[in-house]
This record gives sequence, C-alpha cells and structure tokens, in this order.
Amino acid sequence: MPNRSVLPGLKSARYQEILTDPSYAGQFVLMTNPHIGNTGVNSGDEESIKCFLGGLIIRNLSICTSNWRCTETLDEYLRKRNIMGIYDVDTRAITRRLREDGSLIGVLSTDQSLKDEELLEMAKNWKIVGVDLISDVTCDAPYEWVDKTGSGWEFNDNQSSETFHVVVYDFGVKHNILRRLASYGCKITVVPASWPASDVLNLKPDGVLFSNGPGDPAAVPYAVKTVQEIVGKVPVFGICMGHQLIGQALGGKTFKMKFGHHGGNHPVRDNRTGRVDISAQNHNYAVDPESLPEGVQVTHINLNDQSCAGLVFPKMKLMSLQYHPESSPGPHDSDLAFGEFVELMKNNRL
Ligand SMILES: NC(=O)CC[C@H](N)C(=O)O
Repeated sequence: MPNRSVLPGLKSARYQEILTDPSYAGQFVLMTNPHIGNTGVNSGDEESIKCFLGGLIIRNLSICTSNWRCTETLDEYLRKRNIMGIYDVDTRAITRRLREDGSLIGVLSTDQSLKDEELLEMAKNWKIVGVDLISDVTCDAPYEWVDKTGSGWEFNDNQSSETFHVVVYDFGVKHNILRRLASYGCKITVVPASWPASDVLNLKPDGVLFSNGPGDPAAVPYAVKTVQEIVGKVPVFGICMGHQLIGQALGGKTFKMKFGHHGGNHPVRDNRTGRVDISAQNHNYAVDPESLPEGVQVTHINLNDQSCAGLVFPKMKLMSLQYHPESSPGPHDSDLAFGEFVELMKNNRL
C-alpha cells in the first residue's frame, strides 16, 4: 500500500519518542542526523500506544545496537508495527529542498507496478489542510493515568504537596505530558477528543489540559467548541494543538507555517521575565497573535522567527504554549510550565 504524507524536515533528536508522538500522524519524518538506530528501541520510551507517523526517512540505519535499555532494533520495531522506513536516502539534499520550499507532500510505496506519474498524481491529490487527524489518534474511552516520571529520571524536586484533579483532553496526548502532571502531584483523568464539555465540568476538575495533537486546528470545529465551553470556567493549559485550539476558541486565527518548527533546539523567550528556554517543538500551524481579543497576552516568542509561542489570559485563568514543555525528547528547560499550571489551579482554589 502506498503511503502519502507531508515531509517536515527534522533536526536530529531521539527517534523513538518521535515515532510514537501522535502529533506526527499523517506525516513522514526526515532525520537530518545521518546515523539512526544505534540505541535501538525500548518499552520505557514510548510516547503513546502506537506509531502514528506515515514513515521514517533516514540516511544510515545503524547495523548494530548498543544501549543497556535496548530490547529491539529499530528495523524490527517498525516492521512489527507496519510503519514504512527508508534508508540510504540523500537526506541532506531533501533537507535543502525542504529549507527552500517548506513542508512538501511525499509518497513512499513498495508497489513496484506503480509508475512515477501515478505516484506524482497521488501526491498531488493528497491534503493535510482541513483534515481531522485527531479522531484517528484519540483514546476510545476515558481512563485514569497514575505513572510519574521514574525516580531515576526525575530532575525537579519543587513539586506541590497538594493534589489537583486535571482532566486531559486527548487530541493525541504524549505520555510524558501525563507523567509530568503526575509528578507535579496531579490526579489525572484522560478523556477522548469528542467528550462533552458538560461531562468534564461535572467532574469538577481543578483544571483542564488540552493536549498536543496532529493536523489542522481549523479542521476540528467540535474541539474548538469544547474548548470554548470550558475556557473561563476552570483553569486551563493548552499545549501545541491545545494552544492552537485555544487561539481559535478565543476568536483568533491559525495559519499553516511555511516550514513549521521541529526538533529539540528552538530558543523561546518568556517576555515576562526575559528568560530564554531551549525548547522541543513539533508544529506546522501557528496562532496569529494579531487576531486575538484584548486581554490576551503573548507571553512567549520563538526567537528564530518571532512567532507566537505562548499565551496567557488572566481573566480566563488560561495559559498555553505552542511547544512541548514535557520534551521527551528535548531539553527540560520549560518543565516549569507545569508548575505554573499547578499555581494557576492553586490560586483558583483560594
Ligand atoms: N505537536 C502538536 O500538537 C502539533 C500541533 C499541530 N497539529 C501542528 O502541526 O501545528
């Protein structure tokens, strides 16, 4: 079966978390690091229960694995999940092309009977704008999440002694968002993307988190409506897709970026303090800050292109980030955002 997807260029990063980040659904990932697979794959680094990405494109597949946590090679892992991978590709050439033209549609096929013209036709007819990719990646039913970051990996000892109940809307949530919330002392209920806002509010949560997720925020009006029904009633935190849905719910506009932001080395400035974090990012859409109503403050700026990377709306007890404070993979600089959310919930209790 041929597989059609977009190619967002990606700076080198830990591949297993990328393979299992549901935000990559419908996309091929091209690694600029030339050598991939040497640490293999292990069950502790999964970011969701499946791989949702369209395929993985790399230069060299390591012929051996060497890591104490490795349980499987990358090749075995992708084969078992029926995910396409291709190596021996000139990834530098494709990267240069992507740097000029932005994300492109690509086709990968194992069907040798297809002619180049047919493959080109398939690429031309494939769309990501306006497509709901969330409904393919969200959970089927609500569940509780309890796992914290493992004690051997924990790096933050400033955690709250109070417990806060957070309902997480699963638009394609990464497990590390849930682990970090649990480590900050939250009791977590995860609900499917289509779960009614009224049912969530009936649970009387201390806060609601709108998660990351794939695709075009303008293609999921049901999710925007849910966000609208919740914002202002309890403290909320939006991450990536969640941030974009909040932007839309407030009446703002989102747009498709030429390149998108991918990888673990994006400098972001918190305008309130001047502090610069190096952040992990993965998004193709962004919120147009000019389109937001009065009272919404742009708190974070991506220093590579000055785009909007975070918002607060104090009147609505709302905060959101366009990037991934949970990292996994990536630097931990922005982990304090979870602490900020806990503060927001704490102040709302007073
Ligand atoms: N990581 C994410 O949540 C991705 C956000 C959004 N779907 C985008 O591609 O822009």
